[in-house]
Amino acid sequence: MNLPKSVRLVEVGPRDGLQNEKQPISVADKVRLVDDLTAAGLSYIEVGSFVSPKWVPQMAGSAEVFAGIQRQPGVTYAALTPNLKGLEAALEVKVEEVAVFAAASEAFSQKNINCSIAGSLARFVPLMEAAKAANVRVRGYVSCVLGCPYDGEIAPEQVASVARELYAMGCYEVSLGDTIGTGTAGKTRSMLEVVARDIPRDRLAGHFHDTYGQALANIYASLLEGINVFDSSVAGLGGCPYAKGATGNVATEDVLYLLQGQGIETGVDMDKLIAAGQRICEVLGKANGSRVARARLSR
Ligand SMILES: CC(C)(COP(=O)([O-])OP(=O)([O-])OC[C@H]1O[C@@H](n2cnc3c(N)ncnc32)[C@H](O)[C@@H]1OP(=O)([O-])[O-])[C@@H](O)C(=O)NCCC(=O)NCCSC(=O)C[C@@](C)(O)CC(=O)[O-]
Repeated sequence: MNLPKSVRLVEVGPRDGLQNEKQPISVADKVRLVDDLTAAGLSYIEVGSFVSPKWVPQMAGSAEVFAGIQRQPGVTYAALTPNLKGLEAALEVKVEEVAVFAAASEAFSQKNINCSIAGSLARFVPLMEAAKAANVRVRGYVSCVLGCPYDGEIAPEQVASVARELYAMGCYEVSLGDTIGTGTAGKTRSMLEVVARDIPRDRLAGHFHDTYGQALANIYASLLEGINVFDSSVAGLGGCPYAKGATGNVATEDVLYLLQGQGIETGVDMDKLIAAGQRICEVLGKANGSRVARARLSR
């Protein structure tokens, strides 16, 4: 399989990256992060989520963040919505695209959204209808595609079954999440081969956490499988509140370095991206989780 000429990066730092932070982060700092990412050339930014503030308190101000950002033409500003209530809140602030999230593991589904896999899919049906009526595209996530913190190994067929349901109900793209970062390149390829029996490869995306240091290898393996959309988080921010010990998503800067090394276009400016990541790390008082950013900043 030839490598693609271009890749779309889905920047999830403002949502997946910040959702787990315990310290308060001001709306102004979140807005600045999104605007910095826009200026760096990201064409898709997940800005926040409309979920229960009791479950994920850090995302409670997402409406204010949407109201504060400078939206630029050609950039999609998206939000996570677990149910109709979330979608309605997202529509109020004119979110252009939303994402629903299911899991390939029953235990993770219960911990994350308090219902079974089947229950979550049923909950998405009215959301999908309302989103269609509002002309809002819906992306789908499947968590725990290469392992679950509670159920352990996950069969690729189980991932395929949930992904197929999301695609069939109208998700234009399904992002496959290695939530706890235990996947390896071989397992990634095997899982993708099974999922791609039902869903065209150009409708699949990879969402890798770097907990075991395998994310870039898994992305390269996915490129070889014909995947050309990847989720990543600036400065490697993040972790999932319902996956203990999970570190951040793979850092956008590191993915960009990998892609640039293969001559693959993304439209993203490395220097501006590094500046955006370093700025939010300083706000958070955290070390930068991108190896590329650390190397460049120490020169
Ligand atoms: C799904 C629920 C709401 C079910 O939670 P529940 O408690 O079963 O829901 P409920 O319908 O019984 O409602 C309980 C309360 O939440 C409120 N509520 C209900 N819905 C909403 C909403 N949309 N927005 C705001 N409030 C809401 C509702 O109004 C009520 O308020 P109360 O009467 O108690 O005051 C809850 O479990 C939840 O919000 N979970 C979110 C979990 C989450 O955000 N996890 C992180 C994102 S997923 C992820 O990170 C993985 C991913 C995508 O990155 C990929 C990967 O790496 O694997």
